[in-house]
Amino acid sequence: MTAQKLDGTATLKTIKAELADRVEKLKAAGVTPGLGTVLVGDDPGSRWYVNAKHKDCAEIGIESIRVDLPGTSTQEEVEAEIGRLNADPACTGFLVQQPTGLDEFALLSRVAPEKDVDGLHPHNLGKLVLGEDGPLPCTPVGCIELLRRHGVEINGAEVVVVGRGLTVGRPLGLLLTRRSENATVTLCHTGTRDLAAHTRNADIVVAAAGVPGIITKDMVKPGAALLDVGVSRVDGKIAGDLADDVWDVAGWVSPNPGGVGPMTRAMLLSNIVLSAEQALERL
Ligand SMILES: Nc1nc(=O)c2c([nH]1)NC[C@@H]1CN(c3ccc(C(=O)N[C@@H](CCC(=O)O)C(=O)O)cc3)C=[N+]21
Repeated sequence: MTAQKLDGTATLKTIKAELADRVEKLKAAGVTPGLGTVLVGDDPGSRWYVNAKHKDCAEIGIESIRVDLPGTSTQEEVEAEIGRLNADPACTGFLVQQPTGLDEFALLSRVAPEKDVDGLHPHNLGKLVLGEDGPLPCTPVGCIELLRRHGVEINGAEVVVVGRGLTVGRPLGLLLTRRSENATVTLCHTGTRDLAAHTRNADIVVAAAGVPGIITKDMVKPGAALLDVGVSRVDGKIAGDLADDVWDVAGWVSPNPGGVGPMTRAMLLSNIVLSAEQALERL
C-alpha cells in the first residue's frame, strides 16, 4: 500500500484563485489589501519565506510593503517600524518574520491586534482560548484546511500532535478541540514517555517536533493521515519529521516540502483578505 498525498502546493493554487475574486471585490469597494512584512537580518530561510509571501500577494492583487532591517537593529528600532505599520492605512495587515534574535513577545505585542495576520498576537491567542472570532495562526489552520479539502475526517478522530511549540503544536491543540473540529487530541512532547504508544493509536498524526525522521513506519496505524510540519536542515536540504518508509503504512501523507508550508502561505493570504474585509466594514 502506498499513501495518497495531501498536496499543499496544489491546494495553495486553488485557494489563491478563490481569494483573487475577493480581492477584486474589495478593490471595487475602495479597499486595497496591503501586506507589510518586517524582516530582521539576512537569514536565508527567513528571506525565502518573506519573498514567497510577497510573490503570493502580487499574484492575487494584494499590495506589498516590505521593511528589511539589518541584523544589527535594536529592539527599539524594530518596534518603531511596527509603530509605523500600525499607523499606515495602506498596510491592512502585517507580520514580523521570526526569528529576529530580539524579544519576540515584546515585538508581537506591539502589533495592532486587528492587523495581526499571523494570528500570533497575545490578544488573538487569548481569543482562540476563549473561543472568540479573530485571526487564527496560519500553520495550524493550514493543517486543518489541508485535511478538510482532501476529505480526511477530523470529527471524532484521535489526533496526536507531536510538539508543543507556540506557532504549531499549542494552538493546533486548541483548534482541533473546538466544537467545529471535535477531535480528541493528545499533545506529545519531549516529556512524553512512550511516543509510539500514542501515535499507533492515532487516526491523524501532526509531526511538528523538528526532529528528522522521528516518526517511523512501525509507529503508524494503517490508513492514518500523517502531516509533516517539521523543518530541519540536513546537508543543506529540508528534512521533515517523517521517515520515508511511512508511505507504506499510512493512508494519507502531507510531505515536507510540498505540504503544510504552502498551506501556511495560503492561510496568511486568507487572513490578509479577511482583515481587509473587516477594515471595509469599519469604514
Ligand atoms: N512571523 C512568522 N510567520 C510565519 O509564517 C513564519 C515565520 N514567522 N517564521 C518561519 C516559518 C516557516 N514558514 C514557512 C512558510 C512557507 C514554507 C513553504 O512554502 N515551503 C515550501 C518550499 C520549501 C523549500 O523548498 O525551501 C514547501 O514546503 O513546499 C515553509 C515554511 C513560515 N513561517
